[in-house]
Amino acid sequence: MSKKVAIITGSGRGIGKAIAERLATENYYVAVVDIDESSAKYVSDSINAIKENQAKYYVLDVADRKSVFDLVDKVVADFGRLDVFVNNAGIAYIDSIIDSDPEKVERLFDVNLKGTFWGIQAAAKQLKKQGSGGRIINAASLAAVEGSALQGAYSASKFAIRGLGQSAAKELAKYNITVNTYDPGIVITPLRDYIDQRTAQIKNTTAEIQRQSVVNEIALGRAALPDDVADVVSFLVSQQAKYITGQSILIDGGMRFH
Ligand SMILES: NC(=O)C1=CN([C@@H]2O[C@H](COP(=O)(O)OP(=O)(O)OC[C@H]3O[C@@H](n4cnc5c(N)ncnc54)[C@H](O)[C@@H]3O)[C@@H](O)[C@H]2O)C=CC1
Ligand SMILES: CC(=O)C(C)=O
Repeated sequence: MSKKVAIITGSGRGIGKAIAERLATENYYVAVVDIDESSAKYVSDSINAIKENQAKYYVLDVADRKSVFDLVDKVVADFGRLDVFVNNAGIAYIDSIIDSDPEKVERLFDVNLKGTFWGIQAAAKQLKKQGSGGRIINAASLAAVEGSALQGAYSASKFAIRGLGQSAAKELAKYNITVNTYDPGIVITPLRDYIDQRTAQIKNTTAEIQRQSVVNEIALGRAALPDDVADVVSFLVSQQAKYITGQSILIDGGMRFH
């Protein structure tokens, strides 16, 4: 079997970690990318403990375009090629639109939207050069399907990622590069903990009550685990998904239906 190489941003913990570990079990060489060095190293080391030299970690801020382009060059130098780029890194900022702090809003767009833009751009240039197609997968959200109160900036960034993914799918199809988006609902990770804590603070309730109120909306009756999202990314990078592009797939246990 020929060598397959995947870059997963924000894979030091949460959903990205589950994706990196899953792709490693599917024989991908994985680039574990995170702004936090210790978590990226931890995930890379744990993958290498199972199969030597299958992972490497890279520390960078996806908001920095040059770092993202350098990342692709380094990964190609280290592993020889690129097949899959998962733009998973993202941050949340919870506040009313009236009270939103401009610096936090700018940072959120820099990471979520521009970071994804640079990731698509850098990956597409490399995949086009290789001439053998590829897969680009982006993290959007349930918040990319319906806006929620207190999530104005976050939701806007995620709607934009879906639009960006559709444009990229149209532009890159001629190179046999597919571009798809995953839209998780409520996934148990530190990011979701922050959302529930901060939302509860503003609403003057508890994080537990806030969490339960969103879980009550889930038809399947439970919040997602990061592996539930990794299952879908595993499908999107598989041969079985070769004819799917420009789509965004809700992984929300049945919260919104469309
Ligand atoms: N947890 C959830 O319920 C949902 C999450 N998502 C999206 O899924 C993605 C992953 O979310 P989680 O795993 O929950 O988040 P998380 O906060 O648990 O993990 C995100 C990882 O990305 C890294 N990161 C953050 N900013 C970065 C940057 N500028 N450059 C490089 N790495 C950076 C963090 O250090 C962290 O390791 C995000 O895009 C998020 O918006 C979407 C819908 C629901
Ligand atoms: C974090 C996030 O995107 C949701 C919908 O909770």
